[in-house]
Amino acid sequence: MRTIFVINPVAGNGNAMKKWLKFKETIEFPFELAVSRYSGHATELVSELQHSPDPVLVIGFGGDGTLREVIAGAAGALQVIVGSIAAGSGNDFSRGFHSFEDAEEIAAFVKNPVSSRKDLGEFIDDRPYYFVSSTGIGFDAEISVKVNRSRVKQWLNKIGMGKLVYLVYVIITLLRFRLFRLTVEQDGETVHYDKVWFATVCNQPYFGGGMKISPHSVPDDGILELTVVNRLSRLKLLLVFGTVFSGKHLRFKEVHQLKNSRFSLTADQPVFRHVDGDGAGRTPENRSTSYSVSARDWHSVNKR
Ligand SMILES: Nc1ncnc2c1ncn2[C@@H]1O[C@H](COP(=O)(O)OP(=O)(O)OP(=O)(O)O)[C@@H](O)[C@H]1O
Repeated sequence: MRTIFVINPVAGNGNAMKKWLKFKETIEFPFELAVSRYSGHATELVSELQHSPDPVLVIGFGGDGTLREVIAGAAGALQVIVGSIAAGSGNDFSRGFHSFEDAEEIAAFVKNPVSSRKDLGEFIDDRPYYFVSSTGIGFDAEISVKVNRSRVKQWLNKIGMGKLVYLVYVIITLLRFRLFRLTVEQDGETVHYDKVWFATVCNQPYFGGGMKISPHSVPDDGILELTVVNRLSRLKLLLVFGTVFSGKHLRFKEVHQLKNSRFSLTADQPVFRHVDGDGAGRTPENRSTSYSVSARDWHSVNKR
């Protein structure tokens, strides 16, 4: 079985490359290497394997964005199995799917590969977007977009205080966020939510670097879970966030969860959106977007 590592050198605030240089010294089997040079490049690189006659193991060496790009390129190809080495910042992929611990484990897998199919989430706005773990609109997306754009982030990372920038943007966004109205349509039924903080569509339980936002999500059941949080005071929102790590937030009456293979969401204003924690533009105003399970599934290394 061919084994290809796809490295995102900027993942983990630039630490993925350093991790790779150490990791490669421990590899004792033949492998190929592909380096992502720009956003979207990993999808292009992996798409070239769509017609490969031989089975291939592609290992995304990065974080959630890297794995989304790798999987978007691999989806639909039965002979391409996706694995990962967690080298990002949040690494929610490795909480919901299998992630290799070391080169020895990869060598054992290649001798006896066992894989299983998984769902891929998708929606179309100005172009198709994919998500492996989750996509969402609102408060959390606005924080991720602003943190990623922040110029002080890189500087703070250098002095080991990168997390501080998150805290600053959580406070700024908490004070300035404009609550929105959300309309959800599923199976011909329409529900309206007012004063919404955020809405997240999940394929697996974890988002935001270890928060168990959607405890009942299973990534191979053909179903997505939508979580909507609305009508909370700022203080209570922080309290709810505090309980998300344990999954106990579902007990709050302001947290709603729906299950379906397709949801149409309409926001009454442009709201920041993310896919697997990376900024993905803003929602169109008063126009619905349909979030669903893609017809193209993908094959994951099995958890042992
Ligand atoms: N060479 C590159 N230069 C700039 N950006 C890149 C490059 N290669 C890939 N990217 C982009 O980097 C983004 C961030 O990567 P990734 O999400 O894997 O790391 P992370 O944000 O540190 O981890 P996590 O999402 O787990 O917190 C990806 O969405 C991808 O589009």
